[in-house]
Amino acid sequence: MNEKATVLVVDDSATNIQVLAGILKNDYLVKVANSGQRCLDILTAGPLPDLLLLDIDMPDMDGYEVCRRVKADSDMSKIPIIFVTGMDSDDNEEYGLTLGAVDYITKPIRPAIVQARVKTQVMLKKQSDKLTFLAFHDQLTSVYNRYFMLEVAGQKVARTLRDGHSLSLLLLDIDHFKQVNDQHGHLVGDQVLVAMAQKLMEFNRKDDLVARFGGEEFIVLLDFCDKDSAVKKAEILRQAIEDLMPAGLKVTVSIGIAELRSGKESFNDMLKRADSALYQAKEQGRNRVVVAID
Ligand SMILES: Nc1nc2c(ncn2[C@@H]2O[C@H](COP(=O)(O)OP(=O)(O)OP(=O)(O)O)[C@@H](O)[C@H]2O)c(=O)[nH]1
Repeated sequence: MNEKATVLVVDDSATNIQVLAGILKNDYLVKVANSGQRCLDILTAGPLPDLLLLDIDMPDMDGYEVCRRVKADSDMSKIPIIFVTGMDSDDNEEYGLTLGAVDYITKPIRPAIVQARVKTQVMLKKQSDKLTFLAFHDQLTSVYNRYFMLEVAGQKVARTLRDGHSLSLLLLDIDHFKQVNDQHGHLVGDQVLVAMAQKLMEFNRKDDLVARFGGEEFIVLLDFCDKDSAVKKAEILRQAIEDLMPAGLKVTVSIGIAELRSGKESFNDMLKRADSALYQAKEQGRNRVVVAID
């Protein structure tokens, strides 16, 4: 976790880039771009840097425009931007800050000032990343938490209904988990939950979401996946967990599946149907997959 933070320096002057990179290279991984467009290309290709040092007066696309585009992009908008510029009027600074920059440094460059201000912004960015991670992830298993799932699920449902593709939900519940805790203790129970979350993540595609929804209950939300494909995936997962033997124990899951109804259905309604299917899976003897009625 103590990896060096990445700072992207954007300036059309090779000399300025050299100076700034020289000031920062001992403490940060420094990347450089010699134009606004090149900066956007680097950001689009990823991974995103922790901080952008951005010149303003550049040909073709100035730093203000780069800042505007970065702040308008949902993935990039959280990158803090410090303008580093020869434009030293109050109006320029005011404008840069209203566009969303966190700081404004005027040239000529004073190394100690650049170092101090970069250090502050990188520290704030790291803290913010950590808090965001904690807010959206389950502390025990590190998969997404219920809060994040509910946030994202609403958006995915809206998009699915608009675009007409398919979206399916697997609700997985560990069978007789109370017995695991009662017979082997809570720590072993926790190990089982962690191993199970890891297994679910192994099968994760880019568009899928895995979340711990409650104590021993997980959700896998499968984007671009109809009911038939969801059943196949659920059966593979069910078998993989049966074979897993976390903490040396045989553990099984019951899985309820629902595919979003075309037309109009909320995430909650889909979840209710998956929950009824899960209930049936438990009733029918556990360690099985049941699909909700459409
Ligand atoms: N170790 C551990 N146990 C947890 C955690 N969260 C919930 N549990 C336990 O999960 C168990 C859930 O038990 P029940 O709801 O009775 O369900 P079950 O025993 O799995 O039975 P079925 O679902 O009917 O198969 C309880 O014993 C909870 O204490 C956790 O974070 N760690």
